[in-house]
Amino acid sequence: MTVTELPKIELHLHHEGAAPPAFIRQLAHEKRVDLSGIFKPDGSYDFRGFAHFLEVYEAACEVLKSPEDFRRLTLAILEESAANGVVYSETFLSPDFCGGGDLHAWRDYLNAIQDAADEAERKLGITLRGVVTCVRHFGPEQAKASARCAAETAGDWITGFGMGGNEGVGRQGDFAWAFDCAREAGLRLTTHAGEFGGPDSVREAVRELGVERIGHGVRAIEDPDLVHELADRGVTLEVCPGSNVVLGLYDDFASHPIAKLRDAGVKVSVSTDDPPFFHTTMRREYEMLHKAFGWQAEDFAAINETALSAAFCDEETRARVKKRLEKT
Ligand SMILES: O=c1[nH]cnc2c1ncn2[C@@H]1O[C@H](CO)[C@@H](O)[C@H]1O
Repeated sequence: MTVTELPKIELHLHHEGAAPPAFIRQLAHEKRVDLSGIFKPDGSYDFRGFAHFLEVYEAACEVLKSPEDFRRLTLAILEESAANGVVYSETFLSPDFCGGGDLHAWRDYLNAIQDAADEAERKLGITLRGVVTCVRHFGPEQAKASARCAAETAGDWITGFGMGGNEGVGRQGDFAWAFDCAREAGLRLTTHAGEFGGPDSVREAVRELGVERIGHGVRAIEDPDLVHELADRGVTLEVCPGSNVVLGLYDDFASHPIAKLRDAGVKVSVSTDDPPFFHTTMRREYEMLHKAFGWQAEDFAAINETALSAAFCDEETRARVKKRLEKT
């Protein structure tokens, strides 16, 4: 079996960022919204650099306006993930894009998303769990509204809380209220750090927000003491190499620090982030890592084990997914 065929666990996937461009174009057509500016002539998303990527992302979200849109989106995402061998996935869901932070609306969106997830689990054997995510550049007040939505719907499906968005805006600690609120509701925590922010952003995330996972975190490699701290604390990094290469953090897979982090004892997992934006899939990530570092099936099996241990699902679900990993 080639490494690309292995069953996979994905922990870092932005729900809207996983929307196939054809799906967004179709919604734009149905709703008579002109989104032609965000697509290249070949139909893919068109952006230059991180700030512009965030703008295009939010423009695409303009046509995702109802629970039904999110039901269809969820099915489209899970079909694609399942086709790539993913057996368990966590996606970042933002109340900001699902009702604007209103709890009543959020519940409607969530019901539709969960309906689609149940259907995909029955038909495709893929399990989805949701991590409610606030958007850093929308500011701490909006983040509080997201955290309240998360806390009200925390349970065996919404299992985590996190933060994405522009790391250049504010400090991690500015969002402490939202993270405390989520923690008190029993949610597990992750945040984006060490992607565009340097090692200090990772330190802040771990120490000030008390997260157990970090989205990206790869720039920790610039500080050996921090690498030790992450290994000692057992923090799991949700690493998205293909995304980092497209956004210009590293020239290519071979120069990406994932292998060095792993060799230093840091727990690493592999994800796609916003796959259609970054022209990637889980299969491609595995293939590129295999080519760059010679990783074999046993290396990917270990990575999937790490990812499953760090997954925010309950133990019954973890045991069920473990069987799917072992089947092959
Ligand atoms: O690669 C990324 N780095 C940082 N933030 C991101 C990335 N992809 C998406 N988002 C951010 O996450 C929010 C909700 O999921 C999106 O609004 C976007 O701002």
